[in-house]
Amino acid sequence: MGFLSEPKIPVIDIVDMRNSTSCRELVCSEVRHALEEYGCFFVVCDGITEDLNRAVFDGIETLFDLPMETKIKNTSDKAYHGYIGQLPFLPLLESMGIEHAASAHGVHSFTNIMWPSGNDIFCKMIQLYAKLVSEIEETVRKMVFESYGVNKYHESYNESVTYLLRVMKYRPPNMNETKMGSISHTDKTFISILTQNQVKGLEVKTKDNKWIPVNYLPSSFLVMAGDAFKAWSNDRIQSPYHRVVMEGQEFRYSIGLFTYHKGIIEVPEELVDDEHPRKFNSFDHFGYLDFYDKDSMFDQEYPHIKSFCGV
Ligand SMILES: O=C(O)CCC(=O)C(=O)O
Ligand SMILES: [Fe+2]
Repeated sequence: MGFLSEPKIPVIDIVDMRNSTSCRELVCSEVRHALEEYGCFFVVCDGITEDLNRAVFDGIETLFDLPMETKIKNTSDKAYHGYIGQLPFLPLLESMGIEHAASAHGVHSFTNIMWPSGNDIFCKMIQLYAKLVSEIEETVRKMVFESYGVNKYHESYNESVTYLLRVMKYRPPNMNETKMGSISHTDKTFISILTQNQVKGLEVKTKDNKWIPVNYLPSSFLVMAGDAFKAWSNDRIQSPYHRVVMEGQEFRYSIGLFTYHKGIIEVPEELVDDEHPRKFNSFDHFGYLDFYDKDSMFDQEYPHIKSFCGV
């Protein structure tokens, strides 16, 4: 019998901290610790009702039921921002991206391409959902900035943030087919906020290279740090490898709110000292995305961001 417990993704409740400074400090340090140790945690929050959640997943099913010639009209000049599907090495996955998802304009233009005669219900629902999830993202980001004592950069960061809402559909594998819905990768984002329908599949790799399943609590979100957050933190925060493995015969739907920074990301000077020498140079976030695309480094298990802007 051993005393070592299995690694477990932390669960953090951000609801109770609103009215108490000492409670807020504690929760901020929990968030920071979770991101440094695991690169992710489950966030428990209020604001997104079960009804809204269900309606959003129903809406996404309807979206993926559209004809292929419509879905491929979801294009973007940025890598991994538009329609992805029928990839020979990822046959189970289909995915679409809604750029500028927290703005009325972004969701409108996506909806009008998918439904030229309009779909007001989908449009309003996605806008509301993206706005609510972006509030969670902003809260978490602010907490981490506070915990590192660099809150003064939060406002200017906020002005440059842009949100991509990506929706994913994974079909069950046929016999003798790969079970990999998504191969092992780190996100190129600053922060990703993920959720799913009831069908499991996501796994995260721990610091000591163990794959652990992501078992969502009802209506919870997984907050995950991307490579840009890792670089910004001067390598304190992890951007964990993760993958999707499909078992069973059910379709899996998931949603990710992906945060990017328009422009240059700089490591705060407060996070560089004798104990923590500079590990990353300033870098252009979308430039990093282009670099990743050109070199198609998908599933290469080495630290991509270090080869892009590492010192
Ligand atoms: O489907 C999921 O739960 C995760 C998707 C993912 O890792 C991604 O889109 O980057
Ligand atoms: Fe990912």
